[in-house]
Amino acid sequence: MALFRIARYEEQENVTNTEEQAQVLLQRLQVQARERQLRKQKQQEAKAKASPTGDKIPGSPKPAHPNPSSPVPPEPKRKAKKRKRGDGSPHRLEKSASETEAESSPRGTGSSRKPKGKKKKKTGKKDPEAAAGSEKQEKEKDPPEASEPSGETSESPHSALVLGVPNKKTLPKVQPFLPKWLAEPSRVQKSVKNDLVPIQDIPGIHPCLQKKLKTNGILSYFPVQAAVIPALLESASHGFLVGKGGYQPSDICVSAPTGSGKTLSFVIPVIQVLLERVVCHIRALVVLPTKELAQQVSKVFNVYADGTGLRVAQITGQKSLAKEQEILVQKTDSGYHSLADIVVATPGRLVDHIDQTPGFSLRQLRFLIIDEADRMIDSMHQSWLPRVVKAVFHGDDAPGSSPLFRRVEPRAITAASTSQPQMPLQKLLFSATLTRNPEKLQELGLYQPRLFSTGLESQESTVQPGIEQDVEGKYAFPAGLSHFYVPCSLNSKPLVILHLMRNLKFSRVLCFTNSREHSHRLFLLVKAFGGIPVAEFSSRFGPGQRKMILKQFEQGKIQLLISTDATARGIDVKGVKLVINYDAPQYIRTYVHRVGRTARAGHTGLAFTLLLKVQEQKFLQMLREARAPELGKHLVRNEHLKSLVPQYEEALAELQKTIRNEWKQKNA
Ligand SMILES: Nc1ncnc2c1ncn2[C@@H]1O[C@H](COP(=O)(O)OP(=O)(O)OP(=O)(O)O)[C@@H](O)[C@H]1O
Repeated sequence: MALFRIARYEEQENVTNTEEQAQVLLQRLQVQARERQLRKQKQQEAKAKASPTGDKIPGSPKPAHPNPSSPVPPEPKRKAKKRKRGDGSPHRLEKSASETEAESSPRGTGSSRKPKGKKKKKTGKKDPEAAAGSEKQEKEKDPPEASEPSGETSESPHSALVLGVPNKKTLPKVQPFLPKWLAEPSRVQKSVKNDLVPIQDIPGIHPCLQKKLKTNGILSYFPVQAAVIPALLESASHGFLVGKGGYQPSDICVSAPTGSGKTLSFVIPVIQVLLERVVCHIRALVVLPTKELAQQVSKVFNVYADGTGLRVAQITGQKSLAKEQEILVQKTDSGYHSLADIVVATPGRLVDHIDQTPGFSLRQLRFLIIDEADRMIDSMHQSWLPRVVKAVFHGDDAPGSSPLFRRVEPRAITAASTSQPQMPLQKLLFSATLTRNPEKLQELGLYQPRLFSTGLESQESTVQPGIEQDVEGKYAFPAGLSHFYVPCSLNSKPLVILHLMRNLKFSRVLCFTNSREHSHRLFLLVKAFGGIPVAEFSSRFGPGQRKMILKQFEQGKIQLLISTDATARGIDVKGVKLVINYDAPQYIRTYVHRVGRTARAGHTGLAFTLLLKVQEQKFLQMLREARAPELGKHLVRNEHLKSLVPQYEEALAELQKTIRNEWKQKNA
């Protein structure tokens, strides 16, 4: 950014050149012109006579460096110096373009050029913004290219007086591009209903796992499972060691809609690969953003690991650190022994155990699974990933591990690096809204990644990384989702919720607000209104209470669950037929995850978003840009709400009382 600014200031300064500077520059140009003329005269005497100015013969090629005595270094060197600054990123490319634009401007460069050794005089007239460019920056600037033998510099000196005129010359824009693996993903079929693959059609799955799948009502694989399971099994076909030909297996990224079965697409192959293990070590680590999600995923692992001898541990902070340590590590006379093969964790607690649990070793970790990966990238400021990678490659050796199987971070492949058996660390990323921003993904240090994506038609070709662009891109929505917006006023919003609940009579409705205060008030209001089994879910409650609320919702004891975005991601509650956005979400990613709590696993579902007049345009635009399926408009007539008003007003009075009491209690 700083470099970009310098270029801008440079241009600003160009515009504010003083007469004195112009004079100095003019003299310089004249000297150069004369020198050029002399040289050319010597070389082409006949032609020099024909050209009275001696500056330029029309059509003659540009000399590589017109003035050997010029203080400006030869062109190739200067260019090399500039290239050094570039970092190769698409951003950088864009900045370079603007810099180049400023620098290659014949007039601009001419005006910004200062005679070497002379300091630019400060004048009272100096543009304040130009003044912001520090003197140091000015000194560090590459010498401008006034001496470059372009047509302009070789014109008569008078033309050089048109200094500071903004450069109109347009340069070809540098097109940012996506890396091939992001631009050309392995396509995953979209339809969870039509593109099913029978369980027996995917070879290599242990009969006991197949039996379990059937017992749990899974007779066919969903498309994402049919694509990812074989790829993972293939990458681990040599057991825990490196893949075919000694190559480290590719990391795998999966972008598929909400409710499309991403969880089983890693649970099944991971259990399949670990089935053969002899000694218990942590071989698979799943990291998720919330306790609830970690609970859900470890439940699925437990179902399929049951009876296999594999042990699953959940470390989310729901229990005390000491209690969690008991299920992770055992101390014996021969040292510490792992009690878990698969660990499901939230990032904070994981780091606690890396730091504080004696014997907690990730030296034998084979799979690192990052679920809700885009959200986990957002939480990278916690630096949990570098800690995990460090614990894998540089941690203390686990007891019983063979020194033969050294772990080395991925690097250039050489004969030496492939000659030793090695255990790779394979990263697996999953999300319904996986970012396509290469810079964000870079933070994960992926090794030759491979992307599986349901995506939209021609999605990848339109996504362009850049500084300001929304590369979060377009996401696939579940096919069974029908979504509508409901225009309403601020005052009628609660009435609309009550109307929808009364009319649609769904047994499990999830309603999202943008803050826990909103959730709490709406909950109190609906409760005071009566007739609807309602509960709220937010960080107001501890993990134990939240677990209980979700359980009751799943059991159908709660008809309306009013929640913050704490339940927006990953939560899989069967039978949620309706999602209501009481507060419109600000970001498309949030919308995708919220409405994705319904229409899961090939089922149908409804979503309503309540919109105030002022929100409509922006929201509709956001969905259009995301190429979401067509959003319907659902009108709720005033006469439908009128009948609710008397009861509603009583509920409002009740709400006021409750809030006053709560406030008193809080301040007592
Ligand atoms: N092959 C299958 N057949 C039938 N049901 C399945 C199959 N695979 C998964 N399911 C069910 O589909 C539901 C959604 O699965 P899952 O939670 O893994 O979705 P997801 O893609 O991870 O969604 P999200 O992005 O919201 O986290 C679960 O209830 C799961 O049991």
